[in-house]
Amino acid sequence: MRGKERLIVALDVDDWSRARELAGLLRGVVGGFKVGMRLYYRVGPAAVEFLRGLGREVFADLKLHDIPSTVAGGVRALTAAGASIINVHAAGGRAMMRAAAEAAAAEAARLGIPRPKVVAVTVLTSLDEQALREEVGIPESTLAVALRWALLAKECGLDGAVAAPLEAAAIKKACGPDFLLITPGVRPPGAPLGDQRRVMTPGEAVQAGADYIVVGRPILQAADPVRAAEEIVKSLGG
Ligand SMILES: O=C(O)c1cc(=O)[nH]c(=O)n1[C@@H]1O[C@H](COP(=O)(O)O)[C@@H](O)[C@H]1O
Repeated sequence: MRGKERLIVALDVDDWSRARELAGLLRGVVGGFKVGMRLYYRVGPAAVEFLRGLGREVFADLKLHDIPSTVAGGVRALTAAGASIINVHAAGGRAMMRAAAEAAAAEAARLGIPRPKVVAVTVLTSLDEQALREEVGIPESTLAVALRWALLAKECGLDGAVAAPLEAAAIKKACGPDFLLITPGVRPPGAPLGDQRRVMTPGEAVQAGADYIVVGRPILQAADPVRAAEEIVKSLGG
């Protein structure tokens, strides 16, 4: 995969016309767009449908986490809207992840469209070891938990995982080269971390095994978002 195809821009803005403007400017520079709760809760499936029309990857990042039948219904809706990647929380467990994988396959087959990839969110990149232990109540290291959840996702038939780049090498090694790895928590050298805690640069993330990197604020808040995206792509080898 070329560097350009690896970059997914998180369209974390409130304004739909700004999101469309950014997508139009960036469509030739990046591999895809991510619609998260910030935009989806305002615009709905129309956001996914519009971005799909640009011919790039569309990552519907709604981090589904509920009982299996409810998650299956959410996955069917996002599949019908045209998402090419959908995420669910690994913490929802085995039955929930299996239901998500089955729902994506069944709905895509019913509609005669390509099956979206379903990936598991592991340990949020905004958590550090201390928060995981003391606030969330999980006593293992972030690496151990991310690895355990990625392996569970694979066992449940999911296509990949979302994890911090710091965990990428271990997950790729354990889950194999075909297990898709998406890493947010990516910052170009010197960029503010914001609320991210477990971060690496774009080059380091890809070096560690990330198939896709997700970048939001370093591009969205740049004076020139196209230039910022181009710089990241350049750092990945073009
Ligand atoms: O699932 C995600 O995309 C996700 C998982 C995670 O652990 N951390 C994480 O930051 N994200 C998303 O990735 C994006 C990162 O944005 P920036 O921190 O602005 O680059 C945001 O849209 C987050 O919602």
